[in-house]
Amino acid sequence: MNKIKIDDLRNVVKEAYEKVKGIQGGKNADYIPFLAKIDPNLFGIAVCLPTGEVIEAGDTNYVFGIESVSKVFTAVLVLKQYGAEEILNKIGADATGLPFNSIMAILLEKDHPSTPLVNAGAITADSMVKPIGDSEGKWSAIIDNMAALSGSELVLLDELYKSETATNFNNRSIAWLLKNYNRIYDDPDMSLDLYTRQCSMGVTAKQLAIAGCTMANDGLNPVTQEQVFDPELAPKITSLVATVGFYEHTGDWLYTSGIPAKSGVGGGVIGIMPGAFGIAAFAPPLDEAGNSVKAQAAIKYITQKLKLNIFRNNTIEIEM
Ligand SMILES: NC(=O)CC[C@H](N)C(=O)O
Repeated sequence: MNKIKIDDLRNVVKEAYEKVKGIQGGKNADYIPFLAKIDPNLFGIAVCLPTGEVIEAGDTNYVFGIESVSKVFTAVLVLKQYGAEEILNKIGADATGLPFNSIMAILLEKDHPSTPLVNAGAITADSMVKPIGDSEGKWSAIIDNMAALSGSELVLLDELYKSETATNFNNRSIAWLLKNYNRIYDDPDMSLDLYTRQCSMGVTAKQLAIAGCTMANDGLNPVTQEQVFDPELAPKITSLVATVGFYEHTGDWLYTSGIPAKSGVGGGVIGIMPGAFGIAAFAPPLDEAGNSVKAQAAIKYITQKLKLNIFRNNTIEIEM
């Protein structure tokens, strides 16, 4: 068993921040014009424990675009609304091994959209959100679920929403290709708009760490004490994240970091260490697969230094 002292964890978070903050490399996403303008030097790390304590370093209260990290949130929502089996049948739980916005992946797997954590599966997930046919009702369900997981409301970044809506031509093709394969369960344009809007929500690293901890903590939000989802769903969520969280780099990521995590092109990453903690890091410059360079380095530093690895221990105790 790998027992970790809380003080060691606090120190390693500080250390990770100091070591990683000077790392150069990567580039802000620019296919969404709004994201290209964000200060590339912003950087924060937050770790939330099942006790509700949040360990923070750097810009953990800066509000940035959640982007693809939102896919994990909506996956939780549809898992709650439909159950694990129906999500497997209607969307799937497979890695694509291809970029997040791949059209090829849809052509190759036309029997289902692979996973709710790539663009295609996320648009399908939004099409499934109940109440069907009611855009505003669906939107309320999506943002209420985000708030429940993170313990506080997220805000829509209107400029990001407009910027993404004006440039999301690839995603428009995905929505209609899914329709062609009968893999969209509501109006395609409405589903795409909900997807674009959820990606444009503003979130802080602190909120993401709390949401990660809710997922690591069998659905019990450590801050609000709300049971957000059935504990039976927790391993389903973590397995989806482990399988495809870093797209075509997911295997390398899991092999080197030992923690299931999901990235977004806004620069955020959420990590789930079941039973132990939720972690988030944020820094805008991305590698070529769209994953934050510094967020990856920071999370890896912490897991490697503390020898935390989902595949090594079945029990991780945090000593207080
Ligand atoms: N990987 C991401 O964060 C991509 C999200 C972005 N909204 C897109 O659809 O392209």
